[in-house]
Amino acid sequence: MTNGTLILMRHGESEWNASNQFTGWVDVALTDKGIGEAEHAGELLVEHDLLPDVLYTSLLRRAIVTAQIALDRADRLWIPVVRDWRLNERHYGKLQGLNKAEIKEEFGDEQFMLWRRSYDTPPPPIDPDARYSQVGDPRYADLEQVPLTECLKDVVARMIPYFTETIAPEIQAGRTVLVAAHGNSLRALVKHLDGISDEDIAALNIPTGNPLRYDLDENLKPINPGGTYLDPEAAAAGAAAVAAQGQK
Ligand SMILES: O=C(O)[C@@H](CO)OP(=O)(O)O
Repeated sequence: MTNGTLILMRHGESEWNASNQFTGWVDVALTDKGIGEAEHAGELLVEHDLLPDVLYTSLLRRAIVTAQIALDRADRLWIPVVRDWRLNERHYGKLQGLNKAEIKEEFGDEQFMLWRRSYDTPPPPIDPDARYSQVGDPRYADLEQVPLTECLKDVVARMIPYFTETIAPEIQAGRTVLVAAHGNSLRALVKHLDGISDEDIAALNIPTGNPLRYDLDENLKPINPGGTYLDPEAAAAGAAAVAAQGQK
């Protein structure tokens, strides 16, 4: 049987993307621009004849709503949906809610990049009682412990077993699988799929609201390494904009 197709989609622009705040597990809404990106993503799915058979999302509204809008455009609102915390954005610890440019100015470029893009340096943990902590949030009631911070390595540790055990069998069964998630949870998955080193993953940024198609062989190795953005021009500009966050 031929393998199906994997489509990765980062949510459209969120309110905190627009205001340049570290977001992580904070459940912020899409901006009007983000809604437009989600609509466009749905149109791209139709144009490329990539109609999803099943959707996986995080538990955060920016991914949930982006997928909902895109699937509505593609007339695929009826497909099965699975939501799981393992697809959530990386927990940004004490930085959640803080302004990226201000953190960069206060702590310097090197520390800022370590927290933002190093593989294994998490930001300081958030106080469990802090305003932007998720401790006590009912959607995570089944977790033994809600994270207080995460580095990309921690995201790989939760995301990749979930991909391998739950999502990959759907692809191997020939389905078109849409994963609607986040910049850093998708970086973890792309790192795994493309075999990117712990060092090189620092330079990889995922733009908002632009479906990224992966055709995988029977061993789940990409036939098109790096994937194929459905809107390549917007992807290049979008990735550069993410990389530049933190500038004033
Ligand atoms: O704030 C966040 O949660 C992420 C994604 O928006 O930011 P960054 O790209 O800086 O990791």
